[in-house]
Amino acid sequence: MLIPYYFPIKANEKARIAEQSPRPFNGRIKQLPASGRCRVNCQSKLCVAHMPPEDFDCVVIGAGVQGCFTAYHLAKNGKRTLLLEQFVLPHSRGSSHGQTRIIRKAYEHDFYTHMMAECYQLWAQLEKEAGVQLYRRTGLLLMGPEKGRDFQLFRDTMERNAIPTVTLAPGEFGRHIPHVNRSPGDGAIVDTTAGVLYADRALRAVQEVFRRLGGVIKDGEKVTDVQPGSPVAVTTASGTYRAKSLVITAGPWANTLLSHTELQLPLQVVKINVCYWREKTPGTYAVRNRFPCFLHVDVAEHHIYGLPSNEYPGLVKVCYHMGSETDPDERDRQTDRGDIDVLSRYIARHFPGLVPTPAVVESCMYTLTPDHHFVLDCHPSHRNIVIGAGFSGHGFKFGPVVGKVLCELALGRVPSYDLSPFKIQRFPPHSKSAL
Ligand SMILES: Cc1cc2nc3c(=O)[nH]c(=O)nc-3n(C[C@H](O)[C@H](O)[C@H](O)COP(=O)(O)OP(=O)(O)OC[C@H]3O[C@@H](n4cnc5c(N)ncnc54)[C@H](O)[C@@H]3O)c2cc1C
Ligand SMILES: O=C(O)[C@@H]1CCCC=N1
Repeated sequence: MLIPYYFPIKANEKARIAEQSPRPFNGRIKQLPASGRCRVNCQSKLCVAHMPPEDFDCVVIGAGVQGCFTAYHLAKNGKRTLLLEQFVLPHSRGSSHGQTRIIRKAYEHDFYTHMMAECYQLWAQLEKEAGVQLYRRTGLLLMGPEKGRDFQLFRDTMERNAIPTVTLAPGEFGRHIPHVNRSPGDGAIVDTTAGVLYADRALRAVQEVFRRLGGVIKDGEKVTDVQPGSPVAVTTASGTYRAKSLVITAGPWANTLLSHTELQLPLQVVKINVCYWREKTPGTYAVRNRFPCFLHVDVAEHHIYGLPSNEYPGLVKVCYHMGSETDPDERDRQTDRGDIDVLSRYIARHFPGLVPTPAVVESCMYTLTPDHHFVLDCHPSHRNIVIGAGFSGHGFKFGPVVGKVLCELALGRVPSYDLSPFKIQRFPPHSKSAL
């Protein structure tokens, strides 16, 4: 159910959460003498169970794309940074896994398009630092009713920001984009800067560079408690870590973590069926044949988008930009396939070169805010806790800049971008009747 407000947690709820959260080192830490030697049962300096807490400038919770880039920027700023991840890396249980994502400047709002200029630079920088290709230019074909609101918003943003585009008139569409049936009345514009990001490879790259910069990644360590304060303390089954600041980039688990800080955001987690469709003739929609990524707006209740066949030879990824609500820990129990039915009908109508039954279905999750804009802000009550959440199914491409601004917030610096669209205060304040 969508929570329409952010609100402090009631006292009894807090007590319940506290009960569920093991705090293995609380109390014991205080018994440590200045020498750091353990007095509980042994005198060893290496006693792991009773080790003193480690101190960091910043702890980042969650090694998805946003947490990894935040940690990377903190390390670049010379900060002692710990990145904690609940699963053993790499994993496929959150939102950042998979082979590919779309990168584009085409957006409905200027503030996203503005951020993209630096994103492209920072992606290129990471490619150099890690010595791997992360971006492949393909262009993005935007399609949708020419007179429709969404199509016009995209078109106008691209025009205002002088994004390099090619407009395809109905008469020339088929010559440039063969094997796609255009709907009558649809406009078609190509954002020629757009392309594919190699997502899993990008996560590996940013983690590797972070480590090279002296950053510490502890995976397989789930944070079970956060104690706000200065320093802020976070607890996992292996210990308690203290830091000057904390960044929470926990994707679909954002509210679970925030419950330790008396804050809940209006986030809805949905499971996405990531569908791949077989080409009847291999290569028809291939990246090597210059088939672009595409985004079709106002063609169904939610957008439909796709990427050329590339990562799985002969298979084209086409997805519905919405899914069914899920608990992130129970993702595989969500078996709704209504989105796949929408996609099958869409494929049959618009992509005659694809078999309209998915050949591969993988799983991923979106964490949606009510307006589908991100949350990039400090915690309203604890300013040294920074939150990056609600990336609403379009956050990957922004990873390098999101990481930069979350790092700036964590260091108490003025952020490089106007973050007003991303503030927590934009959500209606809590009302008693909603609790
Ligand atoms: C199918 C699909 C297609 C998409 N396509 C695009 C696209 O084309 N272009 C684009 O720009 N974006 C796209 N996105 C969106 C993008 O992938 C997400 O916005 C982005 O990955 C979100 O990253 P994140 O770091 O916030 O979350 P996540 O990747 O989920 O990372 C959060 C991490 O926190 C960890 N964590 C949670 N709780 C704890 C805890 N208690 N202790 C320790 N660790 C914890 C989780 O295990 C996880 O690894 C797509 C998303 C999906 C699902
Ligand atoms: O962010 C993206 O580009 C993709 C495609 C459009 C919908 C969401 N994700």
